[in-house]
Amino acid sequence: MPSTPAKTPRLTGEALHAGYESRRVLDGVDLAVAEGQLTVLLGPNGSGKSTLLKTLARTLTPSAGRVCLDGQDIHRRNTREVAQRLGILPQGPSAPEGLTVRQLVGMGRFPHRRLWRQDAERDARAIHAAMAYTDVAAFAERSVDALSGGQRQRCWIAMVLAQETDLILLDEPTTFLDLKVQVDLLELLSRLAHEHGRTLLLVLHDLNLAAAYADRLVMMRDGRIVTSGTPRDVFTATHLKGVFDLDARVLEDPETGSPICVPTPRRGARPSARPASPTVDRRCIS
Ligand SMILES: Nc1ncnc2c1ncn2[C@@H]1O[C@H](COP(=O)(O)OP(=O)(O)OP(=O)(O)O)[C@@H](O)[C@H]1O
Repeated sequence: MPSTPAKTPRLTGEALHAGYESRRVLDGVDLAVAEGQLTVLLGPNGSGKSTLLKTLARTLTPSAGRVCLDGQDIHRRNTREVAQRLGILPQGPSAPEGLTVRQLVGMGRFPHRRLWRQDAERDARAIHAAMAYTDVAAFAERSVDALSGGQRQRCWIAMVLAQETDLILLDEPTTFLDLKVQVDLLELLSRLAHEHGRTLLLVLHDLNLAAAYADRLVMMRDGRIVTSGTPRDVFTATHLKGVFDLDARVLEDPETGSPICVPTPRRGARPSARPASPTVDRRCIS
């Protein structure tokens, strides 16, 4: 993958209100996406995570407030220029029938192409690197619609990586992936942030994976940000109850120190014959 970007991007949302026709979703969101870090947006279904991502990526225009990229209103900036800085993978993307993996990944190069100037060599290098990084090169010539859900998801991520943007926004990128592949993907995204200086903002539903890999967590509910900060700051039983209405204990991973959420089953939902507790040194931290 290419080295650290020369200039670190700065993406902020200021007092954002946004929604769909008569439906108001975002209700005064302020967010500065931490540069060169991996931030994960968490919240219950329908809390406005995708709406926030789309608004930050200027797919959706806010009804009030503004999104700034490097201090300038993103809606006043040239579309191609924004696409060279910011890549977004929406939820459940779909590819035209028969499109091969290589062609899909190549679509990530569109913002860098011009009618009168094309750098075929740089495009080929970026496509090759993105496919190698996401481990999809083996099926480069296969049709995207003939792949498994997990393989397809990796191809979409390769497309975003081929765009070579400093800012990467991914909406539920781990959907369809088995646990091992989810972990591999989060390690890859974490390396992009920490070794290559990219700024990543992801929506995830797995609380424990989010707490293990994120530098920062942002929790949303009802179109507002309830809390944000490091996983240890944000991942508390009080926030899990307040944001997700989830009864859970928060323990500490004895090796990494990351917080772990353990839902508390309600009476009657517990298995009747419980196995003996494993002798793991887990300390309750909240
Ligand atoms: N295109 C749309 N038109 C109208 N309403 C929409 C549209 N997209 C989303 N909504 C509504 O906006 C609200 C927020 O949706 P959004 O997709 O942002 O939530 P989310 O937190 O990403 O949810 P999930 O975790 O289920 O993906 C929901 O009530 C949803 O029904």
